[in-house]
Amino acid sequence: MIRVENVTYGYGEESILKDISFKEKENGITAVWGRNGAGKTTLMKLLAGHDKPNKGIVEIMGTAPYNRAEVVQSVCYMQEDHPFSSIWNVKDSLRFGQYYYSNWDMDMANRLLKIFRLDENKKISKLSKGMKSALQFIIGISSNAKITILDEPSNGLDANMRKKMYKIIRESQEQHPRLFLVSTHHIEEIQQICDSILVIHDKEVFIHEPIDEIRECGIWLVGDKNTIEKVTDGQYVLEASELGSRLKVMVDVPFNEKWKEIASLHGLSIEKVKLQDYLLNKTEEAE
Ligand SMILES: Nc1ncnc2c1ncn2[C@@H]1O[C@H](COP(=O)(O)OP(=O)(O)OP(=O)(O)O)[C@@H](O)[C@H]1O
Repeated sequence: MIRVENVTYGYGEESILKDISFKEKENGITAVWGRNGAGKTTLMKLLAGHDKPNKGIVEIMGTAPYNRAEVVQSVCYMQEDHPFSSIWNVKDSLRFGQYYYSNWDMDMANRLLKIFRLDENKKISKLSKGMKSALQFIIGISSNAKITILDEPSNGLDANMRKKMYKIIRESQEQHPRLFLVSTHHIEEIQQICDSILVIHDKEVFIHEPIDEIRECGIWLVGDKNTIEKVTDGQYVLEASELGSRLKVMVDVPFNEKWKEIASLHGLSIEKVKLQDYLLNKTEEAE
């Protein structure tokens, strides 16, 4: 569905993405994660055909999307702070969605307006940040586009609304199987509904894996300093803090039976690292 091969892109001299390659072959939900300014939006714009790579190939269902209206029809890209017309109200934006996307579902759009408590007669320019995010999200879901790209859809939404949003993405993906790419800083929350994760770091695709694999990565060990140093010898320690004679370390190994046994044998406490903390440390380590 998506092919990105040796793509380099920069707004000026300096490249933001350098020689990146990845494929998305199947329907599902992929979380796109990266530190601020890593290049998530830049990548999404290339996929949506808004920009053209300086080098390399971007293909959506076998065709380069840049300036190709027929390809862009299969891609709904809801960018952060989408530029709606200043004279439109909420209903106008839904009418536009209906006109633009051939698989548009107006019943779904109306149902979602109620869930997110959006007044269809309200001017978009008068919506709060969270309400505008909700509207963009509603358009993304109702488009039923084969590739639906949501850039920071939860921007400005409270925890309750974010929870609703994740549930709706999963249900929509199951009812209308397609590929969702969702960029987010709330990786801990969204990982529960994702099939895979794509991490952009240091201008590259740093991680692109099924979420189940990455979810198991990283353990916290706490206990006697000398014992911890012995059992973690030769392993990647991502973070360490001393608590008197005790040590707390984050180790880049899977939270599996082997490590649970090692911990129990040496009287150490063991815990799974949160995905967000693991990724923060991994991208720090690679800096
Ligand atoms: N139109 C532009 N002109 C020049 N530089 C830009 C432009 N848009 C983005 N950049 C730069 O490109 C880099 C990547 O930005 P991008 O918005 O893709 O990152 P991001 O991962 O989406 O960040 P965030 O999580 O903060 O939204 C940043 O250094 C940013 O300043």
